Formats: sequence, C-alpha cells, structure tokens
Amino acid sequence: MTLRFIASSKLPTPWATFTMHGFEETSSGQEHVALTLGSFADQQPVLARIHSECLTGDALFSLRCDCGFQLQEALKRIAAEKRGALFYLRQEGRGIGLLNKIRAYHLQDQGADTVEANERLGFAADQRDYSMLQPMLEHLGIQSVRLMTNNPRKLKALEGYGLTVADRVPLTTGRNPFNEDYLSTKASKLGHLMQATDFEPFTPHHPDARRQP
Ligand SMILES: Nc1nc2c(ncn2[C@@H]2O[C@H](COP(=O)(O)OP(=O)(O)OP(=O)(O)O)[C@@H](O)[C@H]2O)c(=O)[nH]1
Ligand SMILES: [Zn+2]
Repeated sequence: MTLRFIASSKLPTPWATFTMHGFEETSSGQEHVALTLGSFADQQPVLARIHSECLTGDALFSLRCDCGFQLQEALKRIAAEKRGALFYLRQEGRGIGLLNKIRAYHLQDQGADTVEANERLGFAADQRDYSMLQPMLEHLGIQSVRLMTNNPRKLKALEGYGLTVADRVPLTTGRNPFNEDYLSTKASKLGHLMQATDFEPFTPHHPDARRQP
C-alpha cells in the first residue's frame, strides 16, 4: 500500500506529550495516525500498540468491548518507558465500518456473538488489513517491536512485512460484566491469546453492572 506522510505535531495527553504523525492512504484517502515517544535511533525493539479504531470504546466509553481500556493502558505503558509507538488505524469494527458495527451490535443484542453477527451481515469475522503499517513503520525508522496485543493475526501480519516481533506483551485490561461474552468469543473463535483469569477484576460504575451475566 502507498501512504503519504502529511504532518507531525505535539499531542499532550494525561500521561505524556507524544508526537503525532498523520498519514493518508493515496488510493482511498483513508487517514491514520501514529503517536510516538522517545527516539528509535538505537534500533532496539520498540514497545508498540497497533490499535484498531473503535469509536464506541475509544471515545464514547462503551463497556461492550475492551478497546478504550487497552488504548489508555498502552499509552500509559509507553509513557512509563518514555519510549514507544501507538498506531491508531482507521479500520473501525474490524474493518466493516461504524454503521455496520452498529448493525452487528443490534444482532448481538438479540443473542448472536460477535463472529456470528458479522457473518449474518455478509462479512468475514475480521476484515482488517494491516498493510498501511509497513510504510508507517518505515517512515518512523522502526524495524523491531515488542507488540502489546493478544491477537496472533497482528503478529503474523507484521512478520509478513519483514518486521521483527521481538516479544508479545499481553494487554488484558477492562474485562467487565458487559464484555465477558465478547472476550470469551475472541478467545474461542478469533484465536486471541488470553483467558478470563489473565484479567484484573473490574466493576464499572454502572447501575446494572452487578446484574449482568
Ligand atoms: N464487527 C465488530 N467489530 C467490533 C466489535 N467489537 C469491537 N469491534 C472492533 O474490533 C476492533 C478491535 O479488535 P479486537 O478484536 O477487540 O482486538 P484486537 O485489536 O484484534 O486485538 P488486541 O490487540 O489484543 O486488542 C475495533 O476496530 C473495534 O471497533 C463487534 O462486536 N463487531
Ligand atoms: Zn471496541
């Protein structure tokens, strides 16, 4: 995939001031962002997160998934190391888009799991394409990563582009009464490398939290 670097700026967050790099896919105009901290000149493996857009979890505080929790945790860990990179990829809903994700949530409200819902809508369980990462990593001078993920597909994708995944760092945060089934389905049907016992218990401030299955 060809991607154009557009501009960089500072991005202060509660944990650190990152540098934000904006990119545009030349064929589709799709926009992606990377947040970086520190220097990568020494070529040592970079603590990295590949985060797929989830408007509901990342911006609207949804408890249906673990995305918002993972996003915060990844930025906190990068800040603690004073070095790292977060790639915020605009592949909402595992690549089906926001409105189709809402359609999929509607089916899940009626009992389908996250994979069945995608399939009933005529989509694959996971439609994501990670090829924009190759030019983004090259632009930033990153060749080797310690990747914060539970998703083996991300490891395979990076290795397929000739990058080194020096380590996988589990990211098990945000399990709550509303996303238990979703996380179980990710482990059983999508191959995510995690178990319920890996997660810290967490009860959100929600009046129905204790009544959820
Ligand atoms: N189609 C669909 N997409 C979802 C659903 N829940 C979350 N997503 C999207 O899934 C993506 C996040 O994927 P996850 O499978 O949670 O996690 P991951 O990024 O593959 O793996 P980790 O690196 O371990 O977090 C985001 O793009 C979300 O918008 C859902 O029920 N249906
Ligand atoms: Zn999400």
